[in-house]
Amino acid sequence: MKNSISTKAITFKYDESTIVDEISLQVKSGSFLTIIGPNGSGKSTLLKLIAANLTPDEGTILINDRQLTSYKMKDLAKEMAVVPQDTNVAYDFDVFDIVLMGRNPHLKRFQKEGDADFAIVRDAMEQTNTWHLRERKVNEISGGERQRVIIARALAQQPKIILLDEPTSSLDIHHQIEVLELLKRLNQEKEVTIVAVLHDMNLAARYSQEVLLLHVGKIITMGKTEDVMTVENLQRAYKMEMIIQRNIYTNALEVIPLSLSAKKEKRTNKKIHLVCGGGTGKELLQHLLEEGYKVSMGVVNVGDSDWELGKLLAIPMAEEKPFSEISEEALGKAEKLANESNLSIMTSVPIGWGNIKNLQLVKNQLQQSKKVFLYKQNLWGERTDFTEGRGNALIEELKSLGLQEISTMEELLNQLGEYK
Ligand SMILES: Nc1ncnc2c1ncn2[C@@H]1O[C@H](COP(=O)(O)OP(=O)(O)OP(=O)(O)O)[C@@H](O)[C@H]1O
Repeated sequence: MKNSISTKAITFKYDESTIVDEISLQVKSGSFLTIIGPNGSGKSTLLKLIAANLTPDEGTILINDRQLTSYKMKDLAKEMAVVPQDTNVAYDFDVFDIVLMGRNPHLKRFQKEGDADFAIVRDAMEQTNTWHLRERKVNEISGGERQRVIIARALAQQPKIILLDEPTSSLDIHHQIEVLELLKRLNQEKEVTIVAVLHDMNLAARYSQEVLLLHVGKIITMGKTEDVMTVENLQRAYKMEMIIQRNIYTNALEVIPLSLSAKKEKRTNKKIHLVCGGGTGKELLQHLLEEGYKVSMGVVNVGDSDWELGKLLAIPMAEEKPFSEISEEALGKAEKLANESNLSIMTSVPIGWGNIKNLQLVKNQLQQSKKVFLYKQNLWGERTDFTEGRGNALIEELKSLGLQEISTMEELLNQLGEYK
C-alpha cells in the first residue's frame, strides 16, 4: 500500500529551539492516525509542516509520493484538506460561502460553481450538522459550530487526506462523537486518510487504528493503538501514573489518570493491609496510595471489582477463586500480608459464608495487638450480614478486642496520619 504522507528527518526550529526533531514517519494511504503528546510537544507544528503552513529547516516531506514543495497550492488542496486549531475566519462571510470555498481547488480560473458543487457543499454541511447555519455570518456562530463549519469546508474539498488539529476541542460530547464517527466513516467508506491531533486519549483509542506519541519534538513510538497506548509509553510522555483498561461498553482502551506521583513527597514505608471486597475498598485504596502508603489486600475473590483494581495497580493480594469459600491457603497468604503490615483496615464488606474467614484474620491481628480500623461506609444499609447473625456477632467480638470503628474517610486518613 502506498504512503499518503512520508517525512524524512524533518527538523523545525523557532529561533534556536528545536520543536520538531528529525522526525521520520510514514502514513499509509487509508490510515486513521492520531497524534497525541503533552502540551508543547510539537504536535501542531508537525501538522503545520505536513500542511505546508511551515517549512522544515531540514528534511523532506512527500504527499502521495510527491515532494510537498513541488505542489501548487491548488493542486495540494485537491489532495489534502486542513482543519486548523484556530478556526477564526478573517472575513465575515456567510457560513455557506465559507464551505463553498472548499470547491475552489476544483474550479478553473473564473469558473463559477455549478449544481454539482452546490450539491457537494450541501452534503458536507448536512454531514457536519451545519446546514441550518448556512445563512449566518461565520463569526457570529459559536466556536463549536464554527469548528464543524471548517470541517464541512474540508469535506467539500473532497481530499484524499484530511489533517485536523484538535477538531473536537470546542465540541460538546454529542458533536465530538458525531465528528469522529463522520471521520471514521470517511476513512472506512471513502478511504480518506485521516491524521488528527487529539488531546483526549480515550477518543484517540476509540477511533484511530494508529497512534503517534510525541514528546519534546521526537516520536516516542508510533504504531497500532494497542501497542502505543501502554502504561509505560504514556507514563514516559505524561509523567504521571495511570491505569489502562478496556471499556466494558466500547471495548476500546481507556486511560484512567491517577494523581499519584503528585504526592511523591508523602511516600512512606508504612504498610496497610486492606480487608475488603465487592467494591468497598476501591475508593479507600486510591486514597491510601495517594497518601503514599504501601497497600496489600485480601482475601478477595478473583473477578471482584476490588480485585480488578488491585490487579491493575499491581497490589499484593491474597486471592480466592470466584464465588468460593476462602481456603486455608488463601487465608494463610492474607495473614502473611497482614503480619507484614503496620496496621489493617476492614471495610464494610458484606459478610457471607464465603468470606467470613476474613473476620478470623482480623481477630488474629487484634490478638497480636495490631491496630485494625473498621471503615463503616453504610453502603448496604443494615444488610451486611448474610450468615444468620454469625458475622455481626463476630464483629461485636472484634470491637471488644479493639477494632476501632470510623465512619468518614477524612477521619480515617487523619487517624492513619498518626501511624506514618
Ligand atoms: N510561533 C511560535 N513562536 C515561537 N515558539 C512557538 C510558536 N508556536 C509554537 N511555539 C513553541 O513550540 C512548541 C511546540 O508547540 P506546538 O503548538 O507544536 O505544541 P503542541 O504539542 O501542539 O501543544 P498543545 O498540546 O499545547 O497544543 C511549544 O513550546 C511552543 O511554545
